[in-house]
Amino acid sequence: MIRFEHVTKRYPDGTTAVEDLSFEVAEGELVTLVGPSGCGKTTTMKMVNRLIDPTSGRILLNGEDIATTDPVRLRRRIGYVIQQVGLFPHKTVLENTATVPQLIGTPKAEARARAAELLELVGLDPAVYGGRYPEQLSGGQRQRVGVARALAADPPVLLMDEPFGAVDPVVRERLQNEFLTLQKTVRKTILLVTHDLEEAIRLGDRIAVYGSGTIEQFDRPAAVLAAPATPYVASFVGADRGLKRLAVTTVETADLAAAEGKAPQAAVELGATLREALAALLQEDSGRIGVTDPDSGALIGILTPEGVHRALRRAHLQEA
Ligand SMILES: Nc1ncnc2c1ncn2[C@@H]1O[C@H](COP(=O)(O)OP(=O)(O)OP(=O)(O)O)[C@@H](O)[C@H]1O
Repeated sequence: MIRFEHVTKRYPDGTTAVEDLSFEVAEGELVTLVGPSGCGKTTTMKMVNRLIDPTSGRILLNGEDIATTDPVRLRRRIGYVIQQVGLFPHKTVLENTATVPQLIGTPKAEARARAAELLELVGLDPAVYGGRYPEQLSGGQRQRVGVARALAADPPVLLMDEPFGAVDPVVRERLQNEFLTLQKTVRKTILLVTHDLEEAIRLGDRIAVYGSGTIEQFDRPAAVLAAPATPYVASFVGADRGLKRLAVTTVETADLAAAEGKAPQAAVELGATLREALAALLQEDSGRIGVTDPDSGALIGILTPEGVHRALRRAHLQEA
């Protein structure tokens, strides 16, 4: 869906923001870009909707080189959500949400009906909030309007730059949860920038860990946590609670797939920590291990990296 091929961006003052980036985001996938300030995340994202053009390399959207696509047409297919939200202060919540459909010629009544639907979808009752102005909303509510507005034109792709950065940690976690639920329904292809590893792990189907201008590792969250590709990633990940969570989260029945076909060689007991389970998984070329009943030793189910991912998400929700 989105493909970066050897993309480099040098700013006129000589700063190399990103160097030789190559990666791909599949349709319906949510990829988080995570790394410290100044590592090139925002530059990466802004090249997708041509707010910034690369110095060299190509970016393809659905196989089409975006350098040859008219930026205005391109941006209609790409929703953009930024930290400061950027709502129009003199427009109501409903008008803000209906902005893009109206711009592209959707009749007003239809655009407003769609906007009301989207507000509902992000958890804001249009009858209560539709007529308010942005300053009459909390930070979290504004953020949701920003998401609703980005979805209004039903773009296949969403770019989100620190979308939950401006709200306090409690609201932030709630928004993240709502957003994951929403994504299950809308299944957009999403690039989401964050400097917060927790957020990256929690939201991403895969995460791209940035060093300085390059991606050090691009993989599923559980894989990055279990096997950091470079010392830099190890220190970035290690500085976080994520790894520690592996040691305190246990494998539960809900994390398992049905035990069909040939039983895997390696197994752990139900109730083992994720760290133990990952250690076993890494020994298994098949990428699956058995989980057994601690009393009878009977095989209960199969654990895959996706199961570990689910367990991590669950652990995070329980901590919240
Ligand atoms: N217009 C510009 N001119 C020159 N250098 C720039 C410009 N915009 C960004 N940079 C530099 O490019 C590098 C990458 O910036 P970018 O904004 O992509 O980083 P980031 O990872 O998104 O950081 P943050 O998390 O702080 O937003 C930084 O060193 C930054 O100073």
